[in-house]
Amino acid sequence: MSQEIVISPSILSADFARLGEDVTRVIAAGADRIHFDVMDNNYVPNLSFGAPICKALRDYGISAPIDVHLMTNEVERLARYFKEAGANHITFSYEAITHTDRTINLIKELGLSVGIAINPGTPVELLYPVLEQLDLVLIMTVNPGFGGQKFLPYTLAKIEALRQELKRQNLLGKVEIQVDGGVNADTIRVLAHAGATNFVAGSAIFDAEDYAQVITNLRELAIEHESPDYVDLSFRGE
Ligand SMILES: O=C(CO)[C@@H](O)[C@H](O)COP(=O)(O)O
Ligand SMILES: [Fe+2]
Repeated sequence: MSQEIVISPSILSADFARLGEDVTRVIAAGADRIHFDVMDNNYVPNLSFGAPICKALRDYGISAPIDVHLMTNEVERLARYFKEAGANHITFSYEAITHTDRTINLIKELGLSVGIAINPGTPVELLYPVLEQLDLVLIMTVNPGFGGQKFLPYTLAKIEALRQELKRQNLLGKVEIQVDGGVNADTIRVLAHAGATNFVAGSAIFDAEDYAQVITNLRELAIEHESPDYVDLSFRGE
């Protein structure tokens, strides 16, 4: 295994009444990053939480990286709020914005790492011109808006295609492939094999009694089924 496997619990499925405690628990259980799902009841038909909750987690003492997944319009304004609230990373939804290049640059200028998410029905090829500018691509494996949905198998072909394109552009291992939606012990094998290395899981982790057991199991399965393309990235000469 040469590519880092990242497990990012989606706190959309956490206990909102005890958010600080629940996030502390999931970090102690081995989570790498916190996945922070922002929904505006406009771009997606659901409303979640915003930058003040991110700041509250920082004030509570959560120091783990916070990966903000914006399922919203008004990306540029929200990116500034999340920077001030202590976030580390912003992924915005490709379908929600018009000026892809400008939005990427604005987020980078804020000093945050940047990703683009695409919906299940959106072709991944649309992102090829900007891959070099990105830290992460999020292939949505469900339609965004809700936790607890079923993984859509047809998204696997896009993960495969993206892995091959990253290899072609000499970006494999530099741009993370994240997947989000219906990730669990049954689906993670094929997702890892296709090329994902960053796994968001909400209900699979927070609905379980033992967070550590689920996170360890997911990580081991991802490592075991990792795409052979990651096994030796030394071809980049780095
Ligand atoms: O972005 C989203 C949903 O739109 C996700 O991050 C979900 O919160 C994942 O939940 P599970 O499918 O893992 O329960
Ligand atoms: Fe998400």
